[in-house]
Amino acid sequence: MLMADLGDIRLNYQLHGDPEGPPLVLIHALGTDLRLWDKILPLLPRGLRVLRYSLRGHGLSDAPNPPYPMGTLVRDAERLMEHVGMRDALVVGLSIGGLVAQGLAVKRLDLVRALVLSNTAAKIGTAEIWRQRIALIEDKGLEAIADATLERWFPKPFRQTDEALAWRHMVTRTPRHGYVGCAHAIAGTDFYTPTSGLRLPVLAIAGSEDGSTPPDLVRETAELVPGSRFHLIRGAGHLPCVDKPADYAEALTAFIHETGHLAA
Ligand SMILES: O=C(O)CC1=CCC(=O)O1
Repeated sequence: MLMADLGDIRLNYQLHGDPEGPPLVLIHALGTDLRLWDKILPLLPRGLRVLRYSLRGHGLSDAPNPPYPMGTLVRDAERLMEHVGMRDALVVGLSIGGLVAQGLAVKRLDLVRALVLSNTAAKIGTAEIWRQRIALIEDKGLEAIADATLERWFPKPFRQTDEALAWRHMVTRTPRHGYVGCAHAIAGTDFYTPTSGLRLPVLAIAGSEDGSTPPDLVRETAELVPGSRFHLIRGAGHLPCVDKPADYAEALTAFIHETGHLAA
C-alpha cells in the first residue's frame, strides 16, 4: 500500500509484478476503489508491471471538496505515472476510469500505448441525470443511491450474494465529497470528438447485463477509433472484473499478447 504525495493531492496506489516489465495501469469505476481489480490481478500474465490506484475522492486517496473537473482526474493519472516512472503503458479504464483513460491518451500519448475501454463510453449519461443524482446524494447521502446502483451494476443472481453486499458497502463508504466530485467530472465530459482523433490499439469490453453503460453504447465508443476491437462478456454486468473475473482476465490477456505488449 503506497501513497503518492503530488502536492495538492495524495493518491493511494499499489504496484505489482515485475518492476522491469511492460506497464499496465488499472483505473476503477465511480463508488469503488483500487480493490475493484483484486480478483483479476492473480489471473493476469506474469511479467507485467501493474499500477492500480484510487481516484481522488475514493478509497484511501484524499477527498477534497467537489467539484472535480475531468482535466484534474486526467492530470492525477498523468502525475502518478510520472511519479512511479511509467510510460508507454497499456491503460485499462472501467466506467469513469475509461473516461480518464481516454483523456490521458488524448493528452499524453507518450504515456499510453494501448487502451482497454471497459464498460465505458465517450460520454456517460446526461448532465441532467448526474445533476439529479448529485442532488439526491447531497440531500440524503450515498445510502439513497446504493440499491439502484447495485441494480445497474450486477445481474440479478450476483446481487443476491454476500459479495454484492460488500460492494454495496463500498458504495456507501465512499466519501460523499469524492463521489459527488467525480460525478461532476462525468457530467461535464463529452469525449466524442477527442476520442475520434485517437490512433492506437483499443479493446472495448462490455457486459451483456450492464445497466450503466449497455453494450451498444460501449460499441459506439469503440467504433470512434479505427481498428478497435469490441468484446462482449455474456452474463456480465457493469463490473465484469467482479462478476466474471476469469472471462475478463482472458480478454485482457489476449489483448496484451495481441498488441505485443508482452510476448505470449
Ligand atoms: O453508477 C453507475 O451507474 C455506474 C457508473 C457510471 C460512471 C461510473 O464510473 O460508474
